[in-house]
Amino acid sequence: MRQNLVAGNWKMNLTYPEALALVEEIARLAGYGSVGANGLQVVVCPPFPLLHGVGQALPQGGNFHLGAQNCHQKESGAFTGEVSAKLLASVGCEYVILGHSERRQYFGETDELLSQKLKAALAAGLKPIFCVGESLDTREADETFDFIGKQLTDGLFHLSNEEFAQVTIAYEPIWAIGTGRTATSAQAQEVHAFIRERIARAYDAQAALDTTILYGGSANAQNARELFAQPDVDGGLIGGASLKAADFTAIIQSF
Ligand SMILES: O=C[C@H](O)COP(=O)(O)O
Repeated sequence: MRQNLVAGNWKMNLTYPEALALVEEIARLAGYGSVGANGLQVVVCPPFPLLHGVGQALPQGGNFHLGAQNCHQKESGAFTGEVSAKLLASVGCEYVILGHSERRQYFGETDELLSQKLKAALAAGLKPIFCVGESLDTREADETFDFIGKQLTDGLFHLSNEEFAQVTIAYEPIWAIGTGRTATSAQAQEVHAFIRERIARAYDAQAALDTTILYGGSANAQNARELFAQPDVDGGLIGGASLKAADFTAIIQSF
């Protein structure tokens, strides 16, 4: 179901004590009882070792949810150092980020592999947040739509209607991630509308309307309100600004 959603991707940051202090401060600043008043869902995605503890520390029974940043494609087995979707679900995760550009770039994750990870996540009852986004070279070559269309087709559109209904999409232009160079609200809206149109083609118009599509890439307390006001932008996948309670809370309160 389409919903307003802000997810914080902590990446490989914060120790356990720092994480607990951050969650406590976000809950205090956000006045979390009112966070759900406009239907906003908030997801925090810590590194693996912090998941269980952060999940316990999150405000319970409300609109705060726990997410992971990755999972393995197999359910269990001899895969030293890896973490399965089933394990994530067992410590309280509801969401998992898949296909982040850092995973694609530094860990060689392909659309083929991501297809398998999506299936594994869905089988474990997790809701995937599937990332797409172009490099600066691709944008400057005027190939953004072809590139993202291919990521959607190869990575995502193999899912059944029922499976796809569990997926949130995050548009993250690589040139905007961690660079301080945010996509303009018009650039974000243009790509989000394109993604929605491709969903309508692959599934149907209702599926396109029902899909939550987030923007990610140097979103912050200053630009979130304008980005989230775009008709096809349903929220954000926030990196750097999710590590500071005041900034993340201001982003949450931008709706
Ligand atoms: O997953 C989050 C994105 O990579 C955005 O990161 P950023 O907000 O630090 O640019």
